[in-house]
Amino acid sequence: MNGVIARRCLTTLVSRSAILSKERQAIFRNLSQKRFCTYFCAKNMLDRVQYSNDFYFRQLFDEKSWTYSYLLADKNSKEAVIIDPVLEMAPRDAKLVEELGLKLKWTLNTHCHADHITGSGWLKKLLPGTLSVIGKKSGANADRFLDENEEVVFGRHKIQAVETPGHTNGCMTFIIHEQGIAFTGDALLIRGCGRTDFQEGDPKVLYEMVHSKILSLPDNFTLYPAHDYKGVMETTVAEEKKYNPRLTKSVTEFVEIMNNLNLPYPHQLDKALPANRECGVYDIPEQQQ
Ligand SMILES: N[C@@H](CCC(=O)N[C@@H](CSS)C(=O)NCC(=O)O)C(=O)O
Repeated sequence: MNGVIARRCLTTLVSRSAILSKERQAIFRNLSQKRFCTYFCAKNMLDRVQYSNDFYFRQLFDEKSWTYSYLLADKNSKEAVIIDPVLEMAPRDAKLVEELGLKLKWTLNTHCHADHITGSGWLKKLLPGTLSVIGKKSGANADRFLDENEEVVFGRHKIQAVETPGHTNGCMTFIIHEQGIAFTGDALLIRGCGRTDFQEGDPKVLYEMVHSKILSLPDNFTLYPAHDYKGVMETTVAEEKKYNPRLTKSVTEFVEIMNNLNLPYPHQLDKALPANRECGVYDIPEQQQ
């Protein structure tokens, strides 16, 4: 779509319609013509929103639980956040934060994980001043609890937290509209989704939430999950809308699929849940070191 025409259409849409949230309207109004096009004019499956020059992004991996953590930072203020840190990786993550000259402000947990212990507690000890964050509905302990649409700020960047329950009641997806990215936790996995057979799981709720709050983002948004078991690192809204083998089905078919996954329970379940209700522990227990 031609950028000028696209902007004209959007101005009409924004002024006439209540369908865009106030935050999204403000973002659209403030985008330059070039960034407006990369944000809005996705032509095909290969288009992505580009990061702004002052945004730092790093994906990290824990091979024991197949978890992705994400280090994000404002390059000017040096304020940083880590999304879904893993306990055993806390020393690695703290070292990286220090090596890069960053100041860790928040550790954000998309939910109370059942398959690994969060690194929030240990990172707070390693990098004093760091605060842990989790959704209010998780029922877990933390320094800060997030409600629907609440923002977490680092430097000039803002993360919007939206509730995406269904895998657990407290699951949240973290969106950075300006950078065109969303961290989906276990709600949406690449060509998959979080299981719904324990921890308040509900396939109908998950289906509704993923469709209304994640797959309704612009097609050129990149999606970063908390796990991948096949070595794929990221996806996009466009890809998942076309190729997700579960979420492209009807809700009835989706519920049938989810109720018949028959997955074994995560092997760290019994120690992860109690520890994560306290937002992590402050060290690795000696016998595991
Ligand atoms: N084998 C792993 C656990 C694998 C698993 O159950 N993953 C969860 C997310 S962590 S609770 C999931 O939702 N999987 C969905 C799927 O379709 O695989 C372990 O033992 O830790």
